[in-house]
Formats: sequence, structure tokens, C-alpha cells
Amino acid sequence: MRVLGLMSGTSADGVDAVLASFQGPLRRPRWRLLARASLPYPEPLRQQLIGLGQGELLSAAALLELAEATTEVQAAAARACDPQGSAELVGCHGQTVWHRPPVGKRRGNSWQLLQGPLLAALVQRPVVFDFRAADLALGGQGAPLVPPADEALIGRCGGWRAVLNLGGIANLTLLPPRCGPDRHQPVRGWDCGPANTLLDLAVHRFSGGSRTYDADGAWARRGQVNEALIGRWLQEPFFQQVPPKSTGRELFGRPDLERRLEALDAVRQPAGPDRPAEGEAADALATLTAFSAAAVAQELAHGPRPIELLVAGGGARNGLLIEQLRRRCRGVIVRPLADLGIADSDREALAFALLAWWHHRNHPGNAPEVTGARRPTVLGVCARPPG
Ligand SMILES: Nc1ncnc2c1ncn2[C@@H]1O[C@H](COP(=O)(O)OP(=O)(O)OP(=O)(O)O)[C@@H](O)[C@H]1O
Ligand SMILES: CC(=O)N[C@H]1[C@@H]2OC[C@@H](O2)[C@@H](O)[C@@H]1O[C@H](C)C(=O)O
Repeated sequence: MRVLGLMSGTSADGVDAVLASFQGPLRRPRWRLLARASLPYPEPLRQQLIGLGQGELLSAAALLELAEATTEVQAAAARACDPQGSAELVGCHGQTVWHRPPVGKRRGNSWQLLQGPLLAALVQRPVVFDFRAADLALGGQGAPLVPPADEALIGRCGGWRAVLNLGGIANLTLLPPRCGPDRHQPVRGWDCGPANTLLDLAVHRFSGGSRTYDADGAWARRGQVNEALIGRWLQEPFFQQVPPKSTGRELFGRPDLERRLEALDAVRQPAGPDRPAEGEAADALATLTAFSAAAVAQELAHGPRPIELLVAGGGARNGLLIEQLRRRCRGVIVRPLADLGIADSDREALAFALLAWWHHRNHPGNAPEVTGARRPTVLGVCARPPG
């Protein structure tokens, strides 16, 4: 079956689309990636989505416009990826604007902005969306959802294999070995901290809004890492929490960045003739970059040691971040997931194409061992094109 996957993540930089074909066993299908496209959000829309995700207030009218505009970009990405309309089904994640993980006995909740029926009408195909709701309703975290998809699409190797998403948020998948005593272990997965959310917000602030990310970590390379602060930050409750766990901008957003920048200021050498203010920004970016890597390394230090760490997401294009991972994950081969034929920005869109195919085949998409849901369940709601 040909399925179109549409993914827009917490960085809200735009929509990644893949056209894929799936056939054969549901748990380990034969798949092919037939086409891909990426479409950036118009900057005003991106800023509104990020602001909303940071808790800015919007009227119902403005929210409606935002949902409609987001849906129209998703449709444009679908058309760019599959102009012939060869897909029989579409899986669309939507745009996360708020995520509330479960706390104690209070269920979690999560909002992916999308008008599913409108998208179905615009692309004239059935659209599966709202993938997180069923898992959350069963007491799960609702995220991360990619771990079972990673097992189906990437597969296992001779040892524990880790897959790391370096998007706005970093999340890990741990795939058990295909053989040996651990082969019957379940897939593991959890969110492990800020990948680029804090970095991007800091770059946007230090550049006066002219830049949205630190390309290849070039700015951070000019700074000095404050290891002592990173050590303190990794003692915070989120980093000490055992899985299942998920997070987002709600925790690692602007207020969190301000707090960390104040801590950095408190320990910094005063700017002076030999330490221009520019150095302060570089030091902050260097420390935030190393912090993202150190959080991953700390998570991998507890539990089965993977033989390799496959990196995906936009952060895979940050050479300094990758160097920091290699330095802090000694003994683990750190390499791009692209080595296995899945480009950085394709992995999540491919995963949601698979989740939509599983929905269509009435196959559960969540992993309770990952999310903590009470049981496996079919994920997503399907909107059909209006008659
Ligand atoms: N060339 C680059 N150099 C450094 N960082 C980059 C580069 N390209 C992208 N990035 C980073 O990757 C981020 C986008 O990554 P991605 O699209 O995987 O995130 P996302 O899918 O929106 O987030 P999430 O996976 O948390 O939902 C950008 O915000 C930026 O920080
Ligand atoms: C609520 C939400 O959108 N969470 C995202 C976010 O971005 C990365 C990480 O946090 C992950 O848990 C999740 O997305 C991926 C696609 C997932 O569900 O596996």
C-alpha cells in the first residue's frame, strides 16, 4: 500500500513528507521510500506556533486561523511530495502545540493542531491523525511513538541498537539484539531532554531574531563549555526520572532558557576588552550544546549499553553536537541513521506513514513498555474525504 507520511515537530520549522510503500508482515514490513519533500512554515506562522507552544494567549478566532493555516501547509507538503496523488492513505502527525505528560494518577493529554477532515478534503484521501490520544486515554505518555516503528523499519542488529532523534526534543529508542539472552527483551524508548529547543531559542535571542539555529554548531564552537553547570543541571528531576517519560517545550522552553542563562551569567567572567559580549553568547551556546549531548550520555549510562547510536533529526547536521556525543558516549559507535538509507528528516515522517498503515490494518501502534499505557491499542482517528 502507498502511504504518505506528514511530520511537523516541536521545532515547528515546517513539514517533512515521505511517500512510502508497505507490504508483507505488519511487524516487519517490506518498505520502500518512493519520494520525499520538505516545506517550511511561513515565518509568521512558525513564530505563532512557537509562541503558542510557549504559553502565549490566543483568541479562539486566532486559534482557528492557526489550525486552518497549519492544515493548508500540511496539504501543500503532501502535494509537493506526491503530485500524482498515488498515495492511498495519509498519516499526519499535526503540529504539537501542548503536551501534558501524566502526573501521578492524572492522565496526560496532548494537542496536535490539525483539522483532519479539512486535510482529507484538500488531499482527497483518507487521513489518519491524532495518533497520541488513544495511548494517553489508556494512561500512557502518548510519546514517544516511534520506537515500535523503529523496530519495524530499521530492525535489530547483533547487539543493543540505539536510535536518537535530535529534533527540538531528544528521544531515544533502544532495540534489543536479534540474538542472545536479551533477544526477548521489549523495545525501549523515552524522551531524554532538550535537543535543539533551548539552543534555537538562544540563537534567536542572541542574533536579535535574524537566525533560528546554530548551523553546524559554528557559533557554539567559539565558546567554552561550563561542565560544572551541566553536572548540576543533570541532577534536575526530569533527568533523574526513570522511563516512561516524555516532555516538550512546556519544560524546555523560554522560561527554562532564561533560568539557565541567568545561571551562566552568575558564573561567568565579566565581559571586557579580551572577552567581548560575543564570547558570552558563544559560551552559552557551547554549554547548551554540550548539555544536550550530556543528557543523552547520562541516559545511555543506565541500562543496556548499545553497540551503536544511530542519529536522526535536524541536530544530526550539527557537527559539534555529534562530536560532543562521541566524546560523552565512549565505546558507542555514533553514526547517522542516513547510513541505513533513512535521511535525518525522513525518519519521523516515515514512522507516521507506518503508523497510519497500522491503523488501516487495525494493528496496535503503541508500545505500553515505552509509554506506560495500560495496553496496546490502534492509534489515530481516520477522516475520509467528504462525499
Ligand atoms: N544544519 C544544521 N545545523 C545545526 N542544527 C540544525 C541544522 N539543521 C537543522 N538543525 C536543527 O534541527 C532542528 C530541527 O530538527 P527536526 O526537524 O528534526 O526537529 P522537529 O522534528 O521539529 O522536532 P521533534 O523531533 O522534537 O518533534 C532545527 O530547529 C535546528 O535546531
Ligand atoms: C508530544 C510530542 O509531539 N512529542 C514529540 C517530541 O519530539 C520528539 C519527542 O518529543 C517525541 O516524544 C515526540 O515525537 C516523536 C515523533 C514520537 O512521538 O516518537
